Amino acid sequence: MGWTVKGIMPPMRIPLPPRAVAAALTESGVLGAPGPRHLLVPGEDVRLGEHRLRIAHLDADGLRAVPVGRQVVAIDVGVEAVDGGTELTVAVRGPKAWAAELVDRITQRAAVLAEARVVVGTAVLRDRQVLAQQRAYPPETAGLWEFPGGRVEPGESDADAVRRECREELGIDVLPNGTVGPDVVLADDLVLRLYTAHAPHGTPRPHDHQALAWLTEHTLDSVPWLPADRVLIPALCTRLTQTR
Ligand SMILES: Nc1nc2c([nH]c(=O)n2[C@H]2C[C@H](O)[C@@H](COP(=O)(O)OP(=O)(O)OP(=O)(O)O)O2)c(=O)[nH]1
Repeated sequence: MGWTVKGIMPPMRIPLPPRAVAAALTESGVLGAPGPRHLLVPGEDVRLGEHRLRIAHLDADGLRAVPVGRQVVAIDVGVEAVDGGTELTVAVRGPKAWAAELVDRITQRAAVLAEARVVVGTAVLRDRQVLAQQRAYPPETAGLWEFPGGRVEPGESDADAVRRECREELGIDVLPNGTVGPDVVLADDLVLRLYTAHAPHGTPRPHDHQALAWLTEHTLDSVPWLPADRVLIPALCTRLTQTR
């Protein structure tokens, strides 16, 4: 097998939104992992044939996968917003063809994801805590935790969907003020986008959910999250540590 000591592709500009490019990086298939697609979770390992890598970083600015044990393979993908699209930087240590194949898979998947519908999630922040809610249905996901939110309706902005869903689900008015992490793929044509928001007034009450909990950076990992949310927990944890 041919190996590159380090295959660094020259940075390239692609006419696709950085959010779609980062979303493509949340799926194992884009790295070339065989078998059914699954989501890449920071801190967890992914198998690429006989190689095993740990996801060291996965955020809106790219992905870093580092060697596990005696493995020598590594992948580093940078995603940066530029006029008219994205600047993509790819560096790999591994079989020679990897870098070019990786670029092809990222651009093909990102082109599809650029058209995806969006589910907004809302990380309501208060006193260095974030609000989570426990699903009551359907049976497959009952008991798992998620963020207030839902599908953005046609013609609606993300921010309007965040405000509407928080009023419907929690009975509170929120002020969305940023995003956390990459868009996470939920289905071929659907992504989860997590917003942060403040809720200066009111007490949230669960309307369709079993329970609500305010979680801190220390307890964020203590509840069983929906699979897509697990991708975002490390980025949210970092955000909580930075919030005053
Ligand atoms: N609101 C919300 N939905 C999430 C999160 N994580 C995650 O995978 N999802 C999924 C669950 C749902 O399949 C979908 C949200 O769609 P929806 O607004 O129509 O919610 P729903 O509970 O009625 O689900 P569905 O009947 O449409 O499947 O996104 C999250 O943190 N918040």
